[in-house]
Amino acid sequence: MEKMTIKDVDLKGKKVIMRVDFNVPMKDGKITNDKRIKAALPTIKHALNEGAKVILLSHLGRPKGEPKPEFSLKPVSERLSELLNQEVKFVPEVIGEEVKKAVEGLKEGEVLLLENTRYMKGETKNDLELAKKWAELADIHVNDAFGTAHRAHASNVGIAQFIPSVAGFLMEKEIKFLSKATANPEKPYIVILGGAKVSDKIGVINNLLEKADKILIGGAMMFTFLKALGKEIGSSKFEEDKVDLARELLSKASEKGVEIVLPIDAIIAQKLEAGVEKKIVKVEEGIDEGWMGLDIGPDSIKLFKDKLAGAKTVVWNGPMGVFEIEDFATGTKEVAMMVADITEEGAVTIIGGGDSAAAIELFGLERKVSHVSTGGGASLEFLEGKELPGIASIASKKK
Ligand SMILES: Nc1ncnc2c1ncn2[C@@H]1O[C@H](COP(=O)(O)OP(=O)(O)O)[C@@H](O)[C@H]1O
Ligand SMILES: O=C(OP(=O)(O)O)[C@H](O)COP(=O)(O)O
Repeated sequence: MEKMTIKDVDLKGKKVIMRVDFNVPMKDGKITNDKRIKAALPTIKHALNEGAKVILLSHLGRPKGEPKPEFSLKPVSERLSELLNQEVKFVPEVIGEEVKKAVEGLKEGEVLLLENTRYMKGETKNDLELAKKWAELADIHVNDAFGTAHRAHASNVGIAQFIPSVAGFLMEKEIKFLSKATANPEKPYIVILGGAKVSDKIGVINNLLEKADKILIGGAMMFTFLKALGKEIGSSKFEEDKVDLARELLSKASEKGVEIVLPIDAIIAQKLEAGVEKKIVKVEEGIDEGWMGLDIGPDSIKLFKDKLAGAKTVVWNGPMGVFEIEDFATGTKEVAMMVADITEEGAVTIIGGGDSAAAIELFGLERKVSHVSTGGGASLEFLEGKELPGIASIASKKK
């Protein structure tokens, strides 16, 4: 059903509470990639130009229901202010008297960012008391947080029970593109998975087995699978409670004739640091205790290249290694180049996830793929064919 968008509502003089996904990568208090902030600009600018009073809500990281300074949105307010070329008021509170006062003081065309929504325990529990308090600050809710659409939280889903929720331009664009891609993906359809959010993303494979022809696995995700195959993985990151699931997925894949391709070698080190000693090790030989896999190795890169040949639809989610450190960035860079090449050969290619999007930008290949989604988990669940709670809560257009 077609969703209502910000274009369908009158914003003049209205208080608009807008959920954005400003969950940007940070290092030592500095934003290392501002793509997600830039992606929300068209919606914010539109609301400001129409004379709305804009109150922005976002989470950053996973502070688990309490204020933690390293997850403050203050640096984001500063970057947003530069990008908008106007003042962005910032209140270091998520709700309460200070917030109310700041909202009352807002004039048309002004913008206010509240502190990290996840400083409140109620946010991730979709607590309706909290959602109501946010709703009471405004006349309308704009949901532009596609990256958070797979979460049913108070600031994107609960709030829609109290005031109308409409889609922002980014949300609209993501839904349009991903719907087109999922409706009828041209085959061979190949999914490349990596990254660190293993428990979040491993379940997705189950549904993808119904759709994809091959699934290539790198990143930290590979080690849960290698463990399931009885390999020695040393101190590599893996998830103990997902090993059985990984084993089941491997056998289900072979029943269905879907190829799950795992790396055959890895780059290992004893510390997650630049400049440390690193080695290439064959997965078959195992990784010694005290060493961890931080990237896929050169033979795996060749293998992935062979497996990708001829693909017509490619979805890539999650880096192949710790690409933030150059010593472990080769696998991610090579896969990014493969995806760019295959796009040139006519495949539809979709990259999803905050870090994967940052990686493709880092390598200057952003314009060489079909679509870079701002959502990782969100785009994957969308491609699985699930209805995302953060989309379901947006009002539908009346016929
Ligand atoms: N082998 C690995 N061990 C530990 N972390 C890894 C490994 N491979 C990739 N990562 C990390 O995964 C992170 C991204 O994971 P994730 O959040 O799942 O991806 P995305 O944001 O693209 O959805 C990156 O910060 C990267 O350093
Ligand atoms: O970065 C995000 O997801 P992603 O890493 O899957 O792209 C979203 O902001 C959601 O964050 P969450 O996975 O902590 O709920």
